[in-house]
Amino acid sequence: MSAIINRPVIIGTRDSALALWQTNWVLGRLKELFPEQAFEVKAIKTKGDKILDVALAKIGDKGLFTKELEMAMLEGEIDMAVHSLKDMPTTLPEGLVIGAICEREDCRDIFISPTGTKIEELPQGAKVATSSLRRKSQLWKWRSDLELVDIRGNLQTRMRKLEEQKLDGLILAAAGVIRLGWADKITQYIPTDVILPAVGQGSITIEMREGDEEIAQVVKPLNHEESSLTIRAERALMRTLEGGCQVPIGALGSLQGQGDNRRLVLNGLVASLDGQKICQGQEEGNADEPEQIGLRLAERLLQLGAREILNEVRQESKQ
Ligand SMILES: NCc1[nH]cc(CCC(=O)O)c1CC(=O)O
Repeated sequence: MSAIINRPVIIGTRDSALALWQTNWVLGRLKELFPEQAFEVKAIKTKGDKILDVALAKIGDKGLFTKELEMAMLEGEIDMAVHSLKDMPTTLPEGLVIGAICEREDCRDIFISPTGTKIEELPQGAKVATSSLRRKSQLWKWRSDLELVDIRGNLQTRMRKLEEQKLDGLILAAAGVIRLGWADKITQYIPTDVILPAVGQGSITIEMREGDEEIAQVVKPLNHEESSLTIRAERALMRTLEGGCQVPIGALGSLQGQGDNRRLVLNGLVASLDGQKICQGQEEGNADEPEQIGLRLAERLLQLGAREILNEVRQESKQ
């Protein structure tokens, strides 16, 4: 394919090492697909990159890692933005759409221990770092004796704090660790039936202006069908459940079978903010209607106890 846009296409990104890695990966694929097309990368700092000392759950601001990039896109400063899909709110600003959901990397959470000790072998009261309520609640269910400590910052900062603060371990997403070339530091891949990953975990996504047909043509070939179908179901679940407030949600879709009979199986979970209650379920349906499956699972979880959890979260956030 030859050049299709008569000017450089500007790709926006955060400036963290992981974001830059992901953007370079996207750039590499685009250059392969469109060797004649000029591309430029523009790095922009987001609020989430500037506030480093507060747990994300406390800031409670959706779009912490995306807002500045979205403004730049709406103002025409950049043509697309590369994000970790996990950090993207389920509702996008007016005028922006997801142009592609790229092939998912390993979606699991992982455990890194400086001594190589697995979670089940840790001594009572061991200190494990994660700020994610989703991870905390599921870890508590498994090992209620652990001391879970908050940790923030980009991946490099967290790895440094692991040593400096003499922690027994750290939970992270496999995808980021693998992308930064630290797979050999991983002590344990946590099975998804022990810790259900975050919605969209491990997938890179490209956001763009709605109706920008030129950019849509450039971006579309990066869409990965299986990742896209499963993550659309996960995001529909999340969109229905959160309804304007942040709750710990885990979800993972998978495809089964082939052709017209392909099924999409979606697992999901909602946890209370204190991690004491977890409400879990599964729903499946035809893979062609991922949003309906997400919606149905949300309704089922609400019946199974998620409604109580959400009401408590709303009460707490009012205080
Ligand atoms: N919330 C931060 C964040 N956003 C995306 C990743 C890793 C890559 C991914 O999961 O797609 C991470 C780090 C982590 O949770 O360990």
